[in-house]
Amino acid sequence: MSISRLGPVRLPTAELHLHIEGTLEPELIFALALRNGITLPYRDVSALREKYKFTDLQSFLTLYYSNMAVLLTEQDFEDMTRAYLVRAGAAGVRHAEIFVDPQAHLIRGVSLETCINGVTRGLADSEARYGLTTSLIAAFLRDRAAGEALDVLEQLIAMDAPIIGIGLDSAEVGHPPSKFIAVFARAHDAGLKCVAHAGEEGGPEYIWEALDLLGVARIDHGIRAIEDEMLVERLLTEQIPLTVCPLSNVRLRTVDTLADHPLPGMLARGLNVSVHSDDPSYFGGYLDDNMAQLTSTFALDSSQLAELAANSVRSAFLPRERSGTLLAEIDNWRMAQPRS
Ligand SMILES: Nc1ncnc2[nH]cnc12
Ligand SMILES: [Zn+2]
Repeated sequence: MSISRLGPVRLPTAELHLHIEGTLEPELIFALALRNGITLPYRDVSALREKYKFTDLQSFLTLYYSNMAVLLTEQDFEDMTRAYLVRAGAAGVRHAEIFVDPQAHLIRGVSLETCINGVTRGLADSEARYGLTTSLIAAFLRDRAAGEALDVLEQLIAMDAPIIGIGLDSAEVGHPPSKFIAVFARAHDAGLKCVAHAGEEGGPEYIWEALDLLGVARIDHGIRAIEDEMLVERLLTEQIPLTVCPLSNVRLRTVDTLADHPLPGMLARGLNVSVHSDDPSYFGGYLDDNMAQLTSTFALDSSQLAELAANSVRSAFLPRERSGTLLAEIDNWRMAQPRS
């Protein structure tokens, strides 16, 4: 069943795991390349789309970083951000905590100001224009030196960048959270929220480290937690949020098919899981598409969908009043659904 058929109103949700650079649609990549006089190594949009067949995380990251070449000016970052917000509003997203990868731009010669100011301009009037509140999280590339991440963090703090927190992403295996202890300690000191990708391709030990050594409030992905019963008990007891991205996991081959995805089992065990889209332009769907495909694959009912949405809101870095409003919207949505 398509989620839109569950009722006239879209399920209100919080998007907590979304890389803004992963929302660059092929059409926008070509439009920005034209505007910036860049020749892409693809004949047209469909030739680029042909490349969206990934074998693992690294095969995706290579294309993801290479497509960022079209982002050169503040206007480019603003346009990318606004294009996402339009789509997110249509998907029922009512709040989004958005990752940006500053190092991926710095190493191409694009300044921190260009990247942060451009995205911030796009987010500025998001509630009035697109119906969702937003905040920004700077993610550090774990396959680069920790000293570089610390240096970029200091620059972000010095420029008073409008970020609420930091994250850790990029190639996971071989780059454990322990490499970034000093970076996260500095972020905690500066009053920033901390999250990290862990247990996407890396094993449960990466999740333990992210919790114990980095003090993160949420784990991004975390699906490999189910391989370690002691870890599952910890996640259950502390209700640590896991921001799960089912379509991403299928496209990056961390699960074979959506039907094999552990999410329904994790939800049934009482883990604090919620559903997100990661890099929607690369993985075949935005948040509503993830929910719709889960619904049809697992015959999720409206209570389960509402629980996933409520988990997303409770796991967001939101003031109590705003999360209360969104939880009430989810409850209204649930009550408006036909009984299954
Ligand atoms: N799924 C993912 N895992 C790690 N780093 C990423 N950067 C963008 N998407 C990512
Ligand atoms: Zn991610």
